[in-house]
Amino acid sequence: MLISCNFYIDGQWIDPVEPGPVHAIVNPADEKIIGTVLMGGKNDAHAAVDAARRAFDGYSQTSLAERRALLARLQAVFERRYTEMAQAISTEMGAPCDLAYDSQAECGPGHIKAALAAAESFAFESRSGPNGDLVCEPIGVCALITPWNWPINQIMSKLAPALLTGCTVVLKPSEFAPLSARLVAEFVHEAGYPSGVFNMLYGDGPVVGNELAEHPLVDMVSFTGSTAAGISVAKAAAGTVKRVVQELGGKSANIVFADTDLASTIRRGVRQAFNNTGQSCNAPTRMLVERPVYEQAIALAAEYGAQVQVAHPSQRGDVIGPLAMKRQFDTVQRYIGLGIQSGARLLIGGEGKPEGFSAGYFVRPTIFADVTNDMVIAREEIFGPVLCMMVFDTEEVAIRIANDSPFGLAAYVNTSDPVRAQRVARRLRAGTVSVNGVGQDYASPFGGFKQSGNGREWGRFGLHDYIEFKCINSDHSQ
Ligand SMILES: NC(=O)c1ccc[n+]([C@@H]2O[C@H](COP(=O)([O-])OP(=O)(O)OC[C@H]3O[C@@H](n4cnc5c(N)ncnc54)[C@H](O)[C@@H]3O)[C@@H](O)[C@H]2O)c1
Repeated sequence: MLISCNFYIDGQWIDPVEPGPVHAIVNPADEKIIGTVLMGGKNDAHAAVDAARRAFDGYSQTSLAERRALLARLQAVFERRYTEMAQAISTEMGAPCDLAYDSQAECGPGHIKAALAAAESFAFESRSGPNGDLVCEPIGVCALITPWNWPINQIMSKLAPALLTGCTVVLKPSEFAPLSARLVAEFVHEAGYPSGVFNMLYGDGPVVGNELAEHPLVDMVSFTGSTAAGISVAKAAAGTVKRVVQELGGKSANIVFADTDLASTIRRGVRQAFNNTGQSCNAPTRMLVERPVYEQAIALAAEYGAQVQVAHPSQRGDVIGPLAMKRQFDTVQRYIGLGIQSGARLLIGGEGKPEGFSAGYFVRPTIFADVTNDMVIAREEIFGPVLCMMVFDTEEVAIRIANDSPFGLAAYVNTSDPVRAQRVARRLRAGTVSVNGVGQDYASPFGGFKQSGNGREWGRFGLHDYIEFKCINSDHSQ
């Protein structure tokens, strides 16, 4: 039976009042249609915003303790229905089942717990000066616009702090990840949130997303997606002077100094670039290697890259699945072709599908060596398993190449010299820097410099997005 996804507005499951084109849900592993998404229009966006607006007066006045209890209930529902969520993510965007279970779905409880922990020590009320009382108030109605690549990471890193601070929400998820978003709506309903606090509708970006960004009754937009769409959202929002938080694309550098443990560093770098089939905004897609170990690094990368197994998402273990959709498959093919034309040295992979795959959006994990930073494949976000390797001679040059990008989301540094690691990390224009493979925890800020965005989500940093600071000045001497 085909799945049908409709809207959750004002506590009810409803069909669009202004139906747009029906979007087919295609399983990226076999290209079969498994369901449909009903897409809305401007009037559906208005209905969702109106519901959120009506709910705001009451919900914003609830106590922090009440909101914490509700969010804890949402966590409990999520944990009880966790397997359903992992399966939905794997089906809609092709993440291998272990990745979907261990990492993708795990972001849900992960962000809820981080928001709850942050609220314990967050100063919602404090003194700002001799006469000033500083109070943190919910900003209002928030439009959350999210992509498909880590769908629950993006939804829950926004939704948990929004609900905790007393905001009401309209979620417009990507139509390419409708199943996980539908489950979020079911979880919120089951947790017992008052009607209108959370609303969800599907629709394309230029119509529904744009309407939410422009809407005068929306107080804030939190957007995650491509840089081009983020710019459109900011322009649409400018007329109403609402707050816009942008979490956008990346082309992150992974600097490999000659003194590192080369085998493990290269293995990790290749694996991270290919993780989630290369569809991660912070993937280390530009690997910069110091000249004395460059040829050795290339040989290791080719060896490890060839061992990466492409498989159907139902296969257990450390494998990579298909790309999420045909559009992404075509884009990646185009970039691989551009890489070959530009004269980069193709180490493994290339155009076409891997052997044994006729259906599904599977691609060949691809590594280019001798890439220069002016090549298109080094400058633009490909969003597939395509790694670019380049050589550098000095620390200064490595930093210059790493920073020579319109993006600044993440960076990676590998060296056995801790002083150099810190020195280089502090000069990289990126929102997060990983030293020798150390990963990020949910309490730490995630976001970008430059055209990778202007926000910092996760933990206590995420709470700030949804808060207005109000200063109440009165005579404190009496
Ligand atoms: N920085 C981060 O935290 C982060 C995390 C994940 C993904 N991303 C980025 O997201 C991109 C991949 O996701 P995608 O293909 O879904 O991105 P996308 O920009 O095509 O779409 C993202 C969302 O924005 C909506 N949208 C598109 N155009 C819009 C417009 N003009 N107005 C309003 N809404 C609009 C889409 O419908 C979707 O819901 C990559 O660039 C990736 O780097 C960034």
